[in-house]
Amino acid sequence: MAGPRTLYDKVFDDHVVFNDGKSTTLYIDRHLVHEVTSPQAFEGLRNANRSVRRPDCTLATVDHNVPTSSRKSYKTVSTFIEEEDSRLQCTTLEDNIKAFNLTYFGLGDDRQGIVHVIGPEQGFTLPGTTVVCGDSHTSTHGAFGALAFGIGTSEVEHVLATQTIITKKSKNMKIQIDGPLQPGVTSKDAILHAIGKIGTAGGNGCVIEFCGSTVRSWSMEARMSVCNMAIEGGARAGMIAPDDITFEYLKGKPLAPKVDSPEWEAAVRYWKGLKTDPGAHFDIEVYIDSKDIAPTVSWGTSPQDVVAISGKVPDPKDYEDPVKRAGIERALEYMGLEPNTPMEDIQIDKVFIGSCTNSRIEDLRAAARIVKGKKLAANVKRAMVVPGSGLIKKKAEAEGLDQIFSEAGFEWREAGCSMCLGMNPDILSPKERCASTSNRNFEGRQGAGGRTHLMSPVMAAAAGITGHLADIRKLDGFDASAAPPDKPQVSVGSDHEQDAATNQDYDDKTSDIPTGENLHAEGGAGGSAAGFPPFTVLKGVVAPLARANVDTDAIIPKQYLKTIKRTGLGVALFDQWRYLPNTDHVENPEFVLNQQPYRNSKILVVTGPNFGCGSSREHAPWALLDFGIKCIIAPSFADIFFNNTFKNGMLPIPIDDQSIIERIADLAANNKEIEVDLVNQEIKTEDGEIITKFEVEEFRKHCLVNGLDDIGLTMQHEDKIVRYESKRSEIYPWLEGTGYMAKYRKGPVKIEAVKVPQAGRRGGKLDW
Ligand SMILES: CC(C)[C@H](C(=O)O)[C@@H](O)C(=O)O
Ligand code: SF4
Repeated sequence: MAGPRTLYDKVFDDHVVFNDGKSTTLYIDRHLVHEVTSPQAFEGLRNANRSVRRPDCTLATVDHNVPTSSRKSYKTVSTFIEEEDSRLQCTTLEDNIKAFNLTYFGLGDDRQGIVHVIGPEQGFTLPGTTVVCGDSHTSTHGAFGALAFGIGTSEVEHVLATQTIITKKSKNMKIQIDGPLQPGVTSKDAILHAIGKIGTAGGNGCVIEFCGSTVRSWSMEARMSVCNMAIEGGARAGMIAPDDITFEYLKGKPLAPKVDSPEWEAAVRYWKGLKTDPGAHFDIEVYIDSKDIAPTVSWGTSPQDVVAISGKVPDPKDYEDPVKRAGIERALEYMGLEPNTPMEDIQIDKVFIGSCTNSRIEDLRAAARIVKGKKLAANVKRAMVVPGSGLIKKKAEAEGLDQIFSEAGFEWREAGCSMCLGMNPDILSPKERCASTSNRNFEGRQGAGGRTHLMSPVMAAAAGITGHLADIRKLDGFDASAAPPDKPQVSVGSDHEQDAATNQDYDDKTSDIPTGENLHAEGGAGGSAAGFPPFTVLKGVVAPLARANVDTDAIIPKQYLKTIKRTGLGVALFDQWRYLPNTDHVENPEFVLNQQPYRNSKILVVTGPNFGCGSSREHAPWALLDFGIKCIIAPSFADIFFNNTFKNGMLPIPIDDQSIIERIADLAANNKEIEVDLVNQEIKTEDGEIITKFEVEEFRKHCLVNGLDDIGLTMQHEDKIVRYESKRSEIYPWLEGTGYMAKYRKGPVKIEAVKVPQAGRRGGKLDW
């Protein structure tokens, strides 16, 4: 490609397997897998008799469902996990790991943890790679200059089968932050501030590059917190150009090339070129002066609802736009807050320090410095510290951080997602208010009726010891001259020595990749091309939904994600809105889908923007589809949700002309039918009058109209994938020899001996 390119352009270009003019097939270097979004993907592989193309580029763990209680008595997930559905997801993952011969860190392994923590920790995530996972916070890995994004379960299946993804180039967006951060301000505050500025749809359709002197000064941990939340700003991915701080971090990581080896030298040479060329074009540019960033907290139910800790709860009266005003009123009601209350006056009940945003060693050190020698406030019922991985836990214990937290009254837990979304037993009770270092404050996110305030680890620690949202800068003993929390507090070198030592028991040998021929028992072109019923014309009554920023937690809350099937989720659709609180599915007659004729609607029109934001859960389109909705018309959609609908034979239609949306909503309110004609790309009234034409990507239309499964289509191009892989081996050899799958060198794949160390024999092998 001629002309100056952005970092994103460069990584994208280097992974193009082929472009047929309609879409781009991109090679995926690294695939992380967890128990929630993978069962249906493995089931799909099985049904089509497909194998995993690159087990050596795939790394799996359990994180969302796992209890964070002591693992002293841990033997197997079947005996350890009490909750039946959670247990089934974890055992299903383990069965799939065995069957498809993948690398897995289970609960008896110190390397287990949140996928987005363990990938970087192991050096599985490397600069310039493409990284995917069935999880929206895959954006975290962009901190290394990787192109990393969340995908739905159908795409997980596609990557498992083909090691590629069909995609379209996103727009380039840049958020530049310059200058030194003020004392007490961390990278978490910077990203909350940035999302407050751009909104949760601000990055839709974009990959954000974070740059500027502030960003360059950050440690890798601080960078990861920022890229992690790029998805909360609507972007598919966040990226930061790799530099010496990145290379230092990677030294000694088990899966990174060995330092000083020719591979390391070649890799660093390549990595150094991964920066935006001067003059490269950005579609959107945002500038932030670090002086404007204060310790920041959220007040509402969307990550854009943020304010400086010195500020007040907003007053809906100050907003003219009726939709905005209603949104604020609704959020305040849910959060139990009065307008104009000073943020510092808000009392809390619980503290959660953890999640893939802020559970790394540096976060724990920073929080520990605040609580050291202090006690949890009397009104705080519970405070949990949940390290992001077993290795972080160990490291923190070696530094005595666990003692500091325990003495202050915080619980020191085992690694996992925990109360970030409460798929395990760690949840808020209704109306409980939590100071949380996580990334989402959606309604019901941490437990039905629970109230979340997002903030940095030091702010959460301060809230714990004061009992209310507190300004870290006013805390007794706060030392404004101390190194800011986002600077490494110990020498980088000593961290690496520790990493290497901690990992020495584990097998980190390199492996040769299997050749293309060995990989596909069923052959390249043999894949099924029959996916779902063709979508051509859809006619019926439209259901109107007058909401903005409908997140996928609202479309289907976490308690329904514990299924290993795609079907039967219709009952869960819009659970919190559709059913009366504290009842067993007693319908709320006010909710549109409980009213006639809308309960039979196949089409939904949403009048507010950004439908489907948040999590990558494909359960959201599955629930809509199971309810009967095949087409959604809205001003705009979040990227991952948009993709996921197509993969299920559904049609999302973005229409940015609000008057057209209102016209369709009016027809809906009057129980009129409309006709969505995909073939001619038209929406018509029941009398055949064209309301509007609409755009749809040609490739997606082709798949929908013909009911095609794109895995089968991609497999027809296997020769191109094999060609890409051999070029990759030559140019980026460090991407091959980094798997745990040394067994590949010894011959064909055998279904046995996945490295799952048993409890009490950490580092040992478990023969299944
Ligand atoms: C379960 C998973 C699909 C989800 C995500 O995609 O983000 C979860 O990690 C979350 O944070 O809501
Ligand atoms: S956001 Fe929360 S639930 Fe999702 S991966 Fe991160 S820690 Fe887990």
